[in-house]
Amino acid sequence: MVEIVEPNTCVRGCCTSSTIPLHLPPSSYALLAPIARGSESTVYDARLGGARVAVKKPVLSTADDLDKFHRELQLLCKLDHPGLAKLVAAHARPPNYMLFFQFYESRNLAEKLHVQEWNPSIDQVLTIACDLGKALQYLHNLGIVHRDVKPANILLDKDLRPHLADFGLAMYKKDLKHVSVENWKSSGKPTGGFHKRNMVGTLIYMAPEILRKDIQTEKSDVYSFGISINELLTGVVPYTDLRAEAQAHTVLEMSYTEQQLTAAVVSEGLRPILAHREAGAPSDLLSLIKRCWDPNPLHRPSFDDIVEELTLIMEHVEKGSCPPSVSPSNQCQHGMMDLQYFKELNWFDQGEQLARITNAEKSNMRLWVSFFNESHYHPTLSWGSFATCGRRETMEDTHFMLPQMCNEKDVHAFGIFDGHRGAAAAEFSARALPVFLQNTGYTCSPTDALIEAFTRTDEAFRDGLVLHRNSKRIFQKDWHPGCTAVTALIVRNRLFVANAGDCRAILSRSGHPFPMSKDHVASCADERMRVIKEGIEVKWLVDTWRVGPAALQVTRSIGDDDLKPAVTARPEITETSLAADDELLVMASDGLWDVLSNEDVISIIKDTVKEPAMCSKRLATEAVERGSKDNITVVVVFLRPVSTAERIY
Ligand SMILES: Nc1ncnc2c1ncn2[C@@H]1O[C@H](COP(=O)(O)OP(=O)(O)OP(=O)(O)O)[C@@H](O)[C@H]1O
Ligand SMILES: [Mn+2]
Ligand SMILES: [Mn+2]
Repeated sequence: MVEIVEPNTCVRGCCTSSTIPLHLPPSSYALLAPIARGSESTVYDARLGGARVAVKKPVLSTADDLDKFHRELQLLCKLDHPGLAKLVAAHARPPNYMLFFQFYESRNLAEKLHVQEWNPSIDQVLTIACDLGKALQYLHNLGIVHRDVKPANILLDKDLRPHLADFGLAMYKKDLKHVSVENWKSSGKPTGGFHKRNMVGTLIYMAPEILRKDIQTEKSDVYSFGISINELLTGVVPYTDLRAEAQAHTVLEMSYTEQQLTAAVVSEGLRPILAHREAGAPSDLLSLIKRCWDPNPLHRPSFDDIVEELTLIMEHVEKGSCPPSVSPSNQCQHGMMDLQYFKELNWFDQGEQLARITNAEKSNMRLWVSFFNESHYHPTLSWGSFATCGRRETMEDTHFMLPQMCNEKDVHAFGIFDGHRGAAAAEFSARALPVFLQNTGYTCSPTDALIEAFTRTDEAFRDGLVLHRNSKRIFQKDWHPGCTAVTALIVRNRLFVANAGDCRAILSRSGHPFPMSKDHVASCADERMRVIKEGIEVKWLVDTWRVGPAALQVTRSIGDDDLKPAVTARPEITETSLAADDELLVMASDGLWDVLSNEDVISIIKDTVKEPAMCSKRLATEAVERGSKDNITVVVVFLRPVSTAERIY
């Protein structure tokens, strides 16, 4: 565009380049109108040798500002990537200091979203995310951290491809440890007065470790990337439900002071509202965003992982979009619709499919009843359940109730599953385990059938994971979902409870709690020893004993591929004969038992209307009120006839 005149350096000689002219004759360029007044510079629409460019002219009021200009220029001279705003020239000699960039026609992403109210298709979102991811991957591989990733610094060209701009805060990772946040803020960030208004707007992209004034790493860029991509998907300014920027910022400023927002993000884990699945966002993209804004920088993926995952997601969206067989009325109107055909893995269905009923047609066979003689005592059952997400964002508990299983009037089964590291294992097990139980029930004793049902469910689930990982329907690395499980089986007057993990079942016998299971947690010495003996480390972490690198608290579970065989799915079985003094059975996930003792549970039911679903709900509600932070699932089974009018035994 413009000739390079040697020596091609800045006035100090610290910036050099073989391709970018670093000083320009005044006649070669013309600044036209200012297009943006940033906090630290003015950006002009300009011409350079006839071409349209954007000129960034920094405000230079101190020696520090000058140092900063030279640092930014040095860095820019080294960068060359299609996802980064391209420096085409600079003038780095007094009295003029200017950076000349290629001009990007379609404004920055913040304006595009909040001024033009642009609605990108999922394809466009994925393309931008992927291009941006690659640009950041390039920077991180050079050891550079951007430190100011946000939609206002993402420029769009005429094809709406993104170009990351504004290296005003970028630094080499190796120099980061020496920067305190105090320096960081004064290195050009607005701190008060006129700029106060923009401060919260900048805070919303900052990772908790920065807000906490802790060490920052390249993973802080990952956090900002996650917040920005979610903003792109939802179209709303983070922490508001508003699209238009001016309005949104007023709301933001009114809802939060700088301190309040900082405290909420750091201590309460506040995050923007995640984009909706219904809006067509693939769940894998949502889960990626959530991992990007994980409070722990170590749990956030690297840009190598992010780019790999985004590429796979894009391939799936492409493959899944608009198969020729769909009827014209279902044809996609615009990109957002494409994802109706993006088939998600449904783990409930997977459980059903992988545990097919094998003996269904053998109608002459009976489930277990032949194991037991007609007894003189017959429990009379009524049952109900209640499940709540509680204070958690997602529900990872599931349960099943199969009274009069296979039309046997004296055979009943109930189960609760409490998922961790995702809901997949719990969803799978709720469908698969009852089928395996039934399949083995025709030939094995209740105890053996329960053990088989647990271990086969576990194997089928882990096989399923491997299968889907190989066929690339799952691309999350190191994802090992699991669940704890408790199942009660009643055959005539015999009660069997199988348990693996920290769900719990108790009987109310003569008005007192009678435990039917033992919690399998690492704080139990026997369990801890067993796990260690089978080769998995158990460590005291923060407040309790935890298993393996995953830091699980439970020592038995379905799934948890990475901790097998030590964290076994083999249940412990407790059995008893029911008699007239057995009033009821309560089963629940640990969200209930965390805050209520066995005695509490029995006494709460004693003064609740004797209706099992209402008792379940009352228990869960009480647990939430007492501060349980977990998902809570409760199943209550009355074992004697009760009238709902009966309030006290
Ligand atoms: N190459 C370009 N083409 C088109 N517009 C640009 C270009 N570079 C910058 N802009 C516009 O100018 C704005 C400010 O640019 P930049 O972020 O580099 O400046 P800044 O002073 O560091 O701003 P900040 O307040 O974010 O620190 C951008 O958001 C964009 O709207
Ligand atoms: Mn900027
Ligand atoms: Mn800046």
